[in-house]
Amino acid sequence: MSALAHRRFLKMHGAGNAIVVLDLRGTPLRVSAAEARAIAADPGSSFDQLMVLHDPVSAETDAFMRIYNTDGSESGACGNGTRCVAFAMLDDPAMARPAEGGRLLLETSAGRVGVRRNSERSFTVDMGRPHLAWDEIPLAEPFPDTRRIELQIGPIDAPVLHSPGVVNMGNPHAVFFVDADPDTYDLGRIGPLLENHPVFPERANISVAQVLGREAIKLRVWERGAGLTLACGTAACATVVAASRLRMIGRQANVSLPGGDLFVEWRADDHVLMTGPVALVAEGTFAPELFAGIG
Ligand SMILES: N[C@@H](CCC[C@H](N)C(=O)O)C(=O)O
Repeated sequence: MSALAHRRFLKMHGAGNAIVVLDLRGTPLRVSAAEARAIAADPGSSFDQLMVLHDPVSAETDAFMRIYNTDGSESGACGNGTRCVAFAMLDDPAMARPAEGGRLLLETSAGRVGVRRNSERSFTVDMGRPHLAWDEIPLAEPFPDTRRIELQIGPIDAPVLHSPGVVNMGNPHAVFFVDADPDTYDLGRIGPLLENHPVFPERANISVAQVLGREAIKLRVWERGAGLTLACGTAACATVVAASRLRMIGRQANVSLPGGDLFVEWRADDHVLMTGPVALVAEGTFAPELFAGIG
């Protein structure tokens, strides 16, 4: 039987991004890709991202997070999930509460992220610095200018989407800026083709963005390993960085996603700050049958 059987989890969302938080601090347990897929497949615990808390790796941090997509793959960053984790660590009565004053320092395979609470259900995450060099995205071949790379989909003389900006926010993003409403693009069909394009050796999150004004962007996202989601925090950050690099906006914007709004600021010190809401949906425990057949 899986050691995850009967473990308690929280079902949450951040601006509509479905998040499950699982606390494995104080245990040596680690979620396998097969276990993550099994948890995602059950309607009671389905998620876009599974955020798993582990004991801190670095002395001054509050916890280490592993982030799983629905296909069992792992990501170095998840903006919406990080806000949910902060809420859980600060407010959930069954979780150890390491922080005073509503601030946390969390760590992932991609680095550290700081979180501060603004109000009961609003948090700001310091997502760190964007990485912009072609080999940091990473891309499969050198592109000296990552503000727009040569990539298109659709007929060669009339591409549906072309020339995305690429940004790594702890995970790889390609942002296609369009004039039309992002809702008019068949992202469910185009997304997986671009996610798995050979130019992205680690795949990529694919965004379609419409700049509505100097501080307003409409965004839809096909997430690597998870598909269409109602919101993606790192995509919102990557979009503000990519739009700012192209002088389409200043250094901050409200990003409207199907599930809600996120406010993103690319500070002068190069850190990207993302502010948004969290919601607690339910709590549950994993039924042992969920993991049947997983060795
Ligand atoms: N929804 C997340 C991003 C999750 C990770 C992504 N699918 C990846 O594999 O990089 C967010 O809110 O940032």
